[in-house]
Amino acid sequence: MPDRTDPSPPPRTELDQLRASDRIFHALLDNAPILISTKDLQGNITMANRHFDILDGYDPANFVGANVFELFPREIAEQLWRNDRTAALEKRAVQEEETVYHRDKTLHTYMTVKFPLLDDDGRVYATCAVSTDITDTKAAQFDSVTDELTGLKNRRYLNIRFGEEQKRARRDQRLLTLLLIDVDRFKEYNDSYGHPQGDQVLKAVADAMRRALNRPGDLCFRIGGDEFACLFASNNADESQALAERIRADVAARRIPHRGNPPDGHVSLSLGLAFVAPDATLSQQEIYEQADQALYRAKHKGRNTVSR
Ligand SMILES: Nc1nc2c(ncn2[C@@H]2O[C@H](COP(=O)(O)OP(=O)(O)OP(=O)(O)O)[C@@H](O)[C@H]2O)c(=O)[nH]1
Repeated sequence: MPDRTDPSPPPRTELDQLRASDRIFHALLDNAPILISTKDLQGNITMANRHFDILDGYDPANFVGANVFELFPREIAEQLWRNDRTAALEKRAVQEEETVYHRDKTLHTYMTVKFPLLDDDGRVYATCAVSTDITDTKAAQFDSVTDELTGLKNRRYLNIRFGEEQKRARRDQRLLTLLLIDVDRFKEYNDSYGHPQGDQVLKAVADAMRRALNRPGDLCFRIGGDEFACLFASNNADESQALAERIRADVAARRIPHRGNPPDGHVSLSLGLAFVAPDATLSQQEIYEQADQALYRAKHKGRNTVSR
């Protein structure tokens, strides 16, 4: 009769343990919703997990064993290979965004980290790439700082960028300008012409802002209903005022009828400027208040005006 009272399982051998961890490793590779692959030091793919199935043009029969330069167009392969080489040569992790098409022909952005694999002597023999799809996260980030109607950045983004722009202007010894813009008697415009038509006016204002402020580093925002702002660096206050004047003149020249906006009877803007000298130590709140007061003066001067 076998002894059924002995509770201890047979001792596990080293091989059993290796098999167990190998099973876990393969289950992870097969089920992880991320791309995991390895390459040798010549750029040949030595392993790719099941998730690669999601990529457009992926053929499992011809992927492992092929070289990156056979699999991807030259400039993409060069970019991929450059990161592998940096990871191998500098023995460190390299992180970069990459864009690829999925099988359903949608474009996706991945954050890829590449790192070297070391042998027992600490020598690099391969590189490993792990890529996570960040498309939705990037879209959510974009949406959270973008005004849907005009495509300009929103007030939240102005608050994020203000400090950075102040530092940059100080470094470059330039004058930082905050320009506030408000559509004149916009409530009456909506009342007369309707909200959808009002939306078209807001889009026209955004268009005029983009045309006037089109240098890299110029930032345009819609910060409220009919309130807009620009943040940009210039050489002096007159140059900033000339840019504000260009926005005012652009909208005026569109001759958009607005019967509730005397004396001209067309859509117009009031604009207020505030400046931050490179050595000034004003808070964002103080600068905003200065620009707001200038805007108030423009309204009181009869609107369709730039004040500072
Ligand atoms: N069409 C449209 N109107 C909006 C939007 N957001 C806010 N508004 C309207 O914009 C108007 C803003 O008007 P106010 O700030 O009171 O001032 P105003 O009529 O422009 O008068 P002044 O600034 O003194 O020239 C309000 O009637 C809001 O309803 C929007 O997204 N689309």
